[in-house]
Amino acid sequence: MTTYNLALIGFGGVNRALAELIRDEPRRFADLGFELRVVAITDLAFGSLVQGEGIDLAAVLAMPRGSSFEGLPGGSTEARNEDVIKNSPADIVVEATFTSPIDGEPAVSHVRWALESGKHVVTTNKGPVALKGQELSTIAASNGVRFEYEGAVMSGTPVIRLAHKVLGGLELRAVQGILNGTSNYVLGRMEAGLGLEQAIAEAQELGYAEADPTADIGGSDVRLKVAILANELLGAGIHPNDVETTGIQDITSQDVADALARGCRWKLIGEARRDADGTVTAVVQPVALPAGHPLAGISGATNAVSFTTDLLGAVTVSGPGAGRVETAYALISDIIAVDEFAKGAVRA
Ligand SMILES: NC(=O)C1=CN([C@@H]2O[C@H](COP(=O)(O)OP(=O)(O)OC[C@H]3O[C@@H](n4cnc5c(N)ncnc54)[C@H](OP(=O)(O)O)[C@@H]3O)[C@@H](O)[C@H]2O)C=CC1
Ligand SMILES: N[C@@H](CC=O)C(=O)O
Repeated sequence: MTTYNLALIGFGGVNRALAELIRDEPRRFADLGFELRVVAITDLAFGSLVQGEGIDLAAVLAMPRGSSFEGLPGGSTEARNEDVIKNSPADIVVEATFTSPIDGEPAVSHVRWALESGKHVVTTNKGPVALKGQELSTIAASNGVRFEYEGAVMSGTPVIRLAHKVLGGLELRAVQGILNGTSNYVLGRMEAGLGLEQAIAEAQELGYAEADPTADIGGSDVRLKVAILANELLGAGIHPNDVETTGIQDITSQDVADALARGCRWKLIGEARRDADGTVTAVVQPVALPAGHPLAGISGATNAVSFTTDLLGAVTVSGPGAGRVETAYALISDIIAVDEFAKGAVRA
């Protein structure tokens, strides 16, 4: 049985859900042919903890937010990310911190430090992928490690790997979808009569929203995801700033009610399309979809993406687009990809 040592960078909703799965379900991983051992954790609130023999996850998960790793063997109050990423005995760095939509930091640096130290990276963080994806993949390849980021788009629902591996023989012409769980949840709750602020508060409580929910409501989260899909699947080479973006912040309860009365539902739609001249254009905007549209029935934090292909026409995938456990599963699928690579099942 292979054992992978993990360093968890960020100990918020997603990485705590992963730690809970590792604590509670070793059998799930044993069935996959490996064991996961967390040897380091860093977090702005808790500080840093490095224990090469494996951290007692039950103990750290029981620590209330506001307490500190200081006082534990290998613990300190400070989030010593660079030192932990470079020097802890981790094989895989699990990056689940904050993302700045402007420069992707601090996550870009976290990923770069790990890859340059010869450690695999699995991440749910969109910033590094959308803003520096090509550069980081090149660093990974030259260091003989993997940079995996399935959860950067649509949480645990397979999109990126599915499109690369299973749809790889098709020509993809466009991608269009509902790519933000929070805004879709919020629009649904507004249909049920809630105000915008109250609906956002619910989405935060459920673990769907970004640390700054204006990224969800204002469209910048979807802008990053559309840029990732355009670059990964349509070979676009675009920057998120190239994606014309309008969020749902100006959609009022009255707009929602009026649309419902017309048999329509407001949805925040992200789209990237290859034009006849070969250029790729991408846009994020709210659209009042008629009830018969395939995306109109996608409710709650569920997301859906439709690929326009040459041989199959439209291929649509839907599933959870946000949520702590759902997103932790994306990290597990990335670790499976690392394991396949390490065992030689997949060539770099
Ligand atoms: N939740 C979801 O449904 C999904 C999330 N994602 C992405 O996954 C990542 C994690 O999400 P989630 O767990 O929900 O977010 P949380 O805000 O719950 O957790 C992030 C954690 O990282 C900590 N943190 C922030 N900056 C740093 C830093 N520089 N060094 C160390 N720790 C840091 C935060 O501390 P503090 O709170 O003190 O700032 C917090 O504890 C995000 O990038 C998000 O966009 C992707 C898909 C779905
Ligand atoms: N805040 C995001 C989480 C996943 O990326 C969302 O609501 O979709």
